[in-house]
Amino acid sequence: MEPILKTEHLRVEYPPARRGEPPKVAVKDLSLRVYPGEVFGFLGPNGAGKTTTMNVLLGFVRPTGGEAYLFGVNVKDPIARQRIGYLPELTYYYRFLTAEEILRFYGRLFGLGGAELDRRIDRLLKLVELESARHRPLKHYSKGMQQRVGLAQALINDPDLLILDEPTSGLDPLGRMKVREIIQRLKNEGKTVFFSSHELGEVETVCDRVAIVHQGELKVEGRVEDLVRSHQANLEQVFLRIIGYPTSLAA
Ligand SMILES: Nc1ncnc2c1ncn2[C@@H]1O[C@H](COP(=O)(O)OP(=O)(O)OP(=O)(O)O)[C@@H](O)[C@H]1O
Repeated sequence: MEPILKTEHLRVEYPPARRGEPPKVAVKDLSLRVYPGEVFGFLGPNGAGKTTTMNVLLGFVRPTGGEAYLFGVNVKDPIARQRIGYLPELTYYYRFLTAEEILRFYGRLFGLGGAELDRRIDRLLKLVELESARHRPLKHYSKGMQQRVGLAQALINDPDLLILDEPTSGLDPLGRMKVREIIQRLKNEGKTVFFSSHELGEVETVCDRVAIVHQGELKVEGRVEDLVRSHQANLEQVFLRIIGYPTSLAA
């Protein structure tokens, strides 16, 4: 099976903040494969290079070396992003708009309109459990509700691949559970989900496979159940060991 998302020896260097300093190497020789229908967790401590990698896939950052592909198309070509949905780590929606208005706005950007757009908005508001709040402006939404509007927005073009940057960040346990359930429902619909997260308990329940990156380098990639079994530990303990935290403390 062909991967839906692939990076080959990806490298990203950022220019130095000051003259004379070396460039910041954010991603080093990163080769990843994500296959259709997978829920894939992209893990790593703060500053590991996760957002940078996503930004390459999204065309926001040019790689210094290596290549990245979506649906077999090099990300240099915008066509590669035609069938993706993206939720950034921080969303900046107009706070005076309602959830319905936000979705209508993004739907129109994708050339949608009429009954088809109405149908998608209804379906998405139901999926993210915001039907009853659809006419309220976002400024009255909780963080969890705002995050769910973001998920609905990422789905308005009915993408096959979702790229989500820390979709559960800052949410309470109920908010996290709701996002997890949405990811599970998307998987059941046949979507592929590639997301970064620091919530390893959640990742363990929802992901098929994970990659752990540290200081820009891929440390491990595999099925969650295989990692947990081979390390005889939960995913959080596996993570801590892989990034070099003393095993005795992680156990
Ligand atoms: N525009 C930039 N210019 C210079 N350095 C950057 C830039 N963006 C990120 N970096 C650096 O690159 C490294 C990787 O950052 P990145 O944001 O990709 O990590 P991350 O894994 O997403 O972290 P987090 O979990 O905190 O979101 C960090 O050391 C960061 O300081």
